[in-house]
Amino acid sequence: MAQVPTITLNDGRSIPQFGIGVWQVSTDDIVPTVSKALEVGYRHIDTAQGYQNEEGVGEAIAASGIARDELWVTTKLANGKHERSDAVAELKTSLAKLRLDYVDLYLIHWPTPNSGDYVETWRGMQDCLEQGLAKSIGVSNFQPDHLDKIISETGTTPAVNQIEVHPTFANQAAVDGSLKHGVRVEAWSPLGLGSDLKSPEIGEIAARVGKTPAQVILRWHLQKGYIVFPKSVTPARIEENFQVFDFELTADDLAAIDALDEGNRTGPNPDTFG
Ligand SMILES: NC(=O)C1=CN([C@@H]2O[C@H](COP(=O)(O)OP(=O)(O)OC[C@H]3O[C@@H](n4cnc5c(N)ncnc54)[C@H](OP(=O)(O)O)[C@@H]3O)[C@@H](O)[C@H]2O)C=CC1
Ligand SMILES: O=C(O)C(=O)[C@@H](O)[C@H](O)C(=O)CO
Repeated sequence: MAQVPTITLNDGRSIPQFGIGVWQVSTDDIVPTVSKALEVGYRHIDTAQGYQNEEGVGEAIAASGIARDELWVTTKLANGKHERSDAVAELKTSLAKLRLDYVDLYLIHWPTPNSGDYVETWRGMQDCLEQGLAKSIGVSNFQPDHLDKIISETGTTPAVNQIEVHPTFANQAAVDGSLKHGVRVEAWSPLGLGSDLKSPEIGEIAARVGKTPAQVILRWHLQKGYIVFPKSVTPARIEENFQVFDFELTADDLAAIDALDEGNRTGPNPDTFG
């Protein structure tokens, strides 16, 4: 089985750099999808309260028989649950669905800066950490000023910031605003929801290195140091996406893919969402 690289986070914990994301995986598909991924060798699963599939993730994990300490499970606190006391309460609900005693990583899903106080939410995440319900805590969709604010007001730095990043959307300001604090970047929609696979430049690199466009894009993420978890419900693609640890892109290939950035944000803007 391929060896997935790990990254040491700023809290000292080691996260598998590669996993599977399960946004938009339906109730019918979630157990077979996670089971297939675990069979292939994935050990990192990215879900959220909002994906409404935590029960299926828990069912697949329980059925796998894989030891808890070999798995990395991330879930996220829903928007609209941003009071400090919500974090522990909502995480307990997620843990029951996941059939787990703790998650490896708990994230504030969106800052929702216009409808709540994300600094108080962040204090609630610290409560989850202190109670042992989450081993690491982080944020998602935080812009540089959101990150600066929670760090300066609480003194606690998130382990990761999960943000939209793919070849046609470098999201460089948010990447730089995270890395300057030692916050690792998790790249969501790493394939641009599939749209970046059509790029002729990526197709050319794929043909030359004997890999698929998806594998080339995922390799670009890995070599840029991003933590990445493509979603697929298609068994052959779940296998294909995992075959990315046996080749390297050159510096020129990386630069050519970097040059595809055209500000193509596919999801909501964190400054105005929620
Ligand atoms: N924090 C946040 O706000 C967000 C977090 N995320 C996280 O990031 C994860 C990944 O992002 P996501 O938005 O799902 O999108 P991705 O960029 O991972 O793209 C998923 C799409 O690509 C297709 N696909 C996957 N692999 C291949 C392949 N090898 N060849 C061709 N097509 C392929 C899938 O099809 P099919 O399934 O039919 O095979 C699906 O349509 C999410 O599942 C979630 O965990 C995502 C969005 C926001
Ligand atoms: O998938 C997630 O984690 C999300 O937050 C998305 O549902 C997001 O709201 C979105 O629309 C991304 O395109």
